[in-house]
Amino acid sequence: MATERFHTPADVGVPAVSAETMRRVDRVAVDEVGIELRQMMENAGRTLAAHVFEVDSDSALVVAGNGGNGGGGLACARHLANHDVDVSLVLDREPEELTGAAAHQYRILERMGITAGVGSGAVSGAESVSVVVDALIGYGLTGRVRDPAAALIRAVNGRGAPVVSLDVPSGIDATTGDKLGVAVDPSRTVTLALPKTGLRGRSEPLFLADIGIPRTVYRRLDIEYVNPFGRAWWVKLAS
Ligand SMILES: NC(=O)C1=CN([C@@H]2O[C@H](COP(=O)(O)OP(=O)(O)OC[C@H]3O[C@@H](n4cnc5c(N)ncnc54)[C@H](O)[C@@H]3O)[C@@H](O)[C@H]2O)[C@H](O)CC1
Ligand SMILES: [K+]
Repeated sequence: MATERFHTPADVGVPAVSAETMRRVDRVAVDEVGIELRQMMENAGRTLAAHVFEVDSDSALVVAGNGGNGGGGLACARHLANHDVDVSLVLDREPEELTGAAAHQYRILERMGITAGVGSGAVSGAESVSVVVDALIGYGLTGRVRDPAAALIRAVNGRGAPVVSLDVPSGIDATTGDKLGVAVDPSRTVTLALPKTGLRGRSEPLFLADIGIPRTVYRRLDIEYVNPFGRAWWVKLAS
């Protein structure tokens, strides 16, 4: 099967990958090349913050889950706060239940004096939200969206504020593009490293963020890759 490609404004073709292939890319980057997950996450969070600035920079609500997607959102929350954005935070679980990279990122925010609300009521009740960051679920979605994430997604859509989704709109299967029950309806999506096949044909603008993965990673996996970014840190993509 021919590789599906997205295109940059300069007409560079970028291969689209499934969640499974993206996971392999991450694994090679970490295990064979020695790039730590937190390094990639820092780049993701910073670029995501830059996109929030482009949409509106007064006040942001970051909605985060407990995986790599949530970790990137929490890193973004830190960058936003450092740049004087009024940030509020909502998690899909109690902070004590966070694990791994998401727990690490959250602990830093706590020390900065930023603490999270939990659940859909905290999304609906948050005051002055000019933009929402959707970092609930990325390519790690497994099956139909369950509560509390499902209720959080409905509450995010119900706010009517512009939404910037990280990697994949939460609730959309990264590989197939299927809506697994309920999904965030973003005003833009910022996907990481390579576009996911499930993002093809979506109506919101799609951006690809450079999270620092060198081309040797793609070469090791026989993924045909030409630098799509030029000298920039992100690029718009068309499918
Ligand atoms: N190279 C890269 O692209 C990098 C991507 N990163 C980000 O990491 C995520 C993938 O991380 P992972 O931990 O594998 O999974 P997610 O965060 O996407 O999902 C886990 C999260 O979602 C909840 N969840 C999963 N399925 C369901 C469901 N059916 N119902 C309800 N909730 C669900 C689960 O409980 C967790 O909270 C990728 O998308 C990128 O954003 C890395 O940060 C850097 C490298
Ligand atoms: K997301």
